[in-house]
Amino acid sequence: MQPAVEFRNISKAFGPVQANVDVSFTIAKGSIHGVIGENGAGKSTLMSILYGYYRASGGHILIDGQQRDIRSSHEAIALGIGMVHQHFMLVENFTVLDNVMLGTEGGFRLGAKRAAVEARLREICQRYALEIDPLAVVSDLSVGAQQRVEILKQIYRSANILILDEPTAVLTAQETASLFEILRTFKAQGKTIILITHKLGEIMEITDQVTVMRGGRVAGATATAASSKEALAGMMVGRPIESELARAPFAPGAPVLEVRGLQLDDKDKVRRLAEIDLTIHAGEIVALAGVSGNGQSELLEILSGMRLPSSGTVALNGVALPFARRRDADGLPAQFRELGIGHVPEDRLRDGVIKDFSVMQNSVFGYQDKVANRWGLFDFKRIAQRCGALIKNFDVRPADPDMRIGLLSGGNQQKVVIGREVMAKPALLLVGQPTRGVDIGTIESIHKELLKLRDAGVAILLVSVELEEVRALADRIVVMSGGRITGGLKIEEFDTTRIGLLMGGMHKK
Ligand SMILES: Nc1ncnc2c1ncn2[C@@H]1O[C@H](COP(=O)(O)OP(=O)(O)OP(=O)(O)O)[C@@H](O)[C@H]1O
Repeated sequence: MQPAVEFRNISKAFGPVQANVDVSFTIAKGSIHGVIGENGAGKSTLMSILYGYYRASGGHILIDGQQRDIRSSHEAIALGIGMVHQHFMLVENFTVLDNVMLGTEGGFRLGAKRAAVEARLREICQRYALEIDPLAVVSDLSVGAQQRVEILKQIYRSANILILDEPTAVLTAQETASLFEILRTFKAQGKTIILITHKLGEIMEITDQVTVMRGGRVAGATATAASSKEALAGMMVGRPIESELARAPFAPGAPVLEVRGLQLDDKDKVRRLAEIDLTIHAGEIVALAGVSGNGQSELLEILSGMRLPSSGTVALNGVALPFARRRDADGLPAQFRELGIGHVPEDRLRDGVIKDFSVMQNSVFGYQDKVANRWGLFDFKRIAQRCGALIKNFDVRPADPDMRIGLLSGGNQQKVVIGREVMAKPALLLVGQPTRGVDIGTIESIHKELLKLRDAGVAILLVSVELEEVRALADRIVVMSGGRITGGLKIEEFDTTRIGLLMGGMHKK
């Protein structure tokens, strides 16, 4: 049978960076094909070429056996190629129906046409078990449902080849399971899926074939059934990965963070956080587990000074944080940083970096006064040294301090943010989803850095939806559901079923 996609000697350079070098492989029709590789290996670039965002500098692409010059995403769509991005491309205050019609239909408010499209959407939703109401407003939908809207859009546009770029990074385990069901149905119809993911468990579970990329090139390829997680990890990183990190014994010090009776009501008077009591000691990592959207983000926002609580107190090393009598949070994040609270935000693109600034500028973002000389001016030599050390310790690629950070691959941007916060030696470090979108080699080094900080006496609050990550790092697990803490357990008591029940809000009264 003709392959669905054939890459022949694709190369792509961005200035001096060779993002793709002579990439050749084929994707069988009716298969699920995994593409894996370290951060910056060139996966997204290759997919962007297939989807018509970028022009290759060399080589060509065959779709269904025919050489095609894909010059825009319109041309890709016309060839039956669909893409589900990491950041959804939906208009939030529109309905699902309007979102689907937008860009595909001329007058998308025409009554008769709308009814026909709606009927077709209902039919697709049923066939693929998408569980989406075409008339729902997108902003009311969960992240998982919004992703299914993106898939619905592609199916409606008759995509035969669906590209998914790290689709499960933002999903819960349950949402991932239903996404995989949808993908299996898609495949059963003879359609083709290209799946980019850092999660090797997912590769083993759902793909038929895997291509491994490293340094812009194809580093290996295998039938999934003939491989293993360990073998794939080795091919990806070029060295064995430690499956379990050694941890020093738990030796907590004095309380660093003391949260008492914290409440948060949003502007619509909806209670987002209720009666939060939490203590974290020096040298302790506490993981906040739970399905996202249950108050974890709000708690991190308050503790990092981005948002004011409605009531309650927070003390750092015995001193109350200056929330009282404030009308807004202006300037608070900077003040909290001064006091020794580091923060790796969950949404690094929104809150963690300034995309148009260089890696060097971003490496001191928020810590400008630490790199000033005695006249209060920037000490550029110090900034350069610090940035050089960050790039080296956290293996940021390419190792170019002057590159605009927005041009780094997602995982490499994350390394800069984590490196910046770790190197500031905080008393308390707040970390939201530290390894989202990060490759396994880098996960290992980020985990090592966090454990090193813990051993040096830093108190760490980790928010993570990855239970494996929680297990690898936490001394204690606190579960949140519906804005409340529903329970806590020591790491020795780690038990996914119990955590699952607590996540669902089940707890002993
Ligand atoms: N528009 C651009 N300008 C300059 N360099 C770029 C651009 N887009 C990507 N790059 C570089 O090309 C290389 C490949 O990046 P790409 O995003 O394809 O990697 P990736 O494998 O998808 O990584 P990740 O897993 O982190 O998403 C990286 O070194 C990146 O910095």
